[in-house]
Amino acid sequence: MGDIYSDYILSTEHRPNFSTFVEVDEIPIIDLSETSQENLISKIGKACEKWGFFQVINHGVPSDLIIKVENEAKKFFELSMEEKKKLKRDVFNATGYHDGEHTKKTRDWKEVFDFLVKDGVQIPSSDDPHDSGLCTQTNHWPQCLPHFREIMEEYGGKLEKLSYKLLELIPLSLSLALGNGPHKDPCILTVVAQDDTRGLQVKKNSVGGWVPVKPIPGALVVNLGDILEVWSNDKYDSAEHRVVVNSQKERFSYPFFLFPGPHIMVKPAEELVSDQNPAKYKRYNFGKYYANRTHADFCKQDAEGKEIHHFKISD
Ligand SMILES: O=C(O)CCC(=O)C(=O)O
Ligand SMILES: [Fe+2]
Repeated sequence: MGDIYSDYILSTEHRPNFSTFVEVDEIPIIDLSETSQENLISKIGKACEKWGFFQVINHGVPSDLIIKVENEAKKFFELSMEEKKKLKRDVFNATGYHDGEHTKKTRDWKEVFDFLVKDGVQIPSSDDPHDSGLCTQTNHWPQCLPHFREIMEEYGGKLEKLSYKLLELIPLSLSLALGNGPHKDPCILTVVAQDDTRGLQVKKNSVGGWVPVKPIPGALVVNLGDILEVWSNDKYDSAEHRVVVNSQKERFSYPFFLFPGPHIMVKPAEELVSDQNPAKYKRYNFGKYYANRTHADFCKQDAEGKEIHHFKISD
């Protein structure tokens, strides 16, 4: 391997320290085919409270579909840079190909292809509250891979269905009726299919460091995002996680992010707020927040995007 470009180099505080990896095998595995709804909800509630991360098995996403996704993804990332750059994301359209993503102002060592399950979503063009401009997010598909779009759309549809199922179960666990660098996800929840290359880790201070989320054949990884942290009024945590680069082997993963619509105001669920347990976050508009994050993510270097702790109400 040649020299590493300087923008990939993490500050010392964010560099993986291999002596702090914790080999505990505790990240819960939840069987979604469990017949007792009560047991299932209780297991999900415990996993959310303790970890903000769990893996699901018997989740209903066909394994042959995941294999097809892997094959198409490999073909896509092996395309020439010229071909991939035809689908390059820009500052107004966050879908498509990207190889310069930054987390915490440092360039991630990864290539990304993003698409939206609902094509053509309009989001605010900036985070300025007086700017009512909208920009439309349109998917771009590689023309030279004839099955890519169909397979990715099928995968997105299945993951959307699964994430809605999880979104029924997680609020029930809160007793609510349904009413790459270290980071937290800004969405509601994330569901990830990962290959067998280790690298994904979740931060767990109580056990002293970063815990590997070990690949389990057929399982999908679920992690709570910032919005569930706010909705649950801090009962659940949007767990910090990262992906460590493997020096021997490239790693593929297929995350699905469940986002609310851009008009949604995010705030703690009223049923969880009382005089004894006041709201821990101010309400924020998701579209404006997302516009700020996308801009910061794209332009980066100096700008640090908004994070939910900026909406925290101090005790
Ligand atoms: O690659 C993974 O397993 C997770 C990636 C991730 O954390 C993200 O894209 O937000
Ligand atoms: Fe993430």
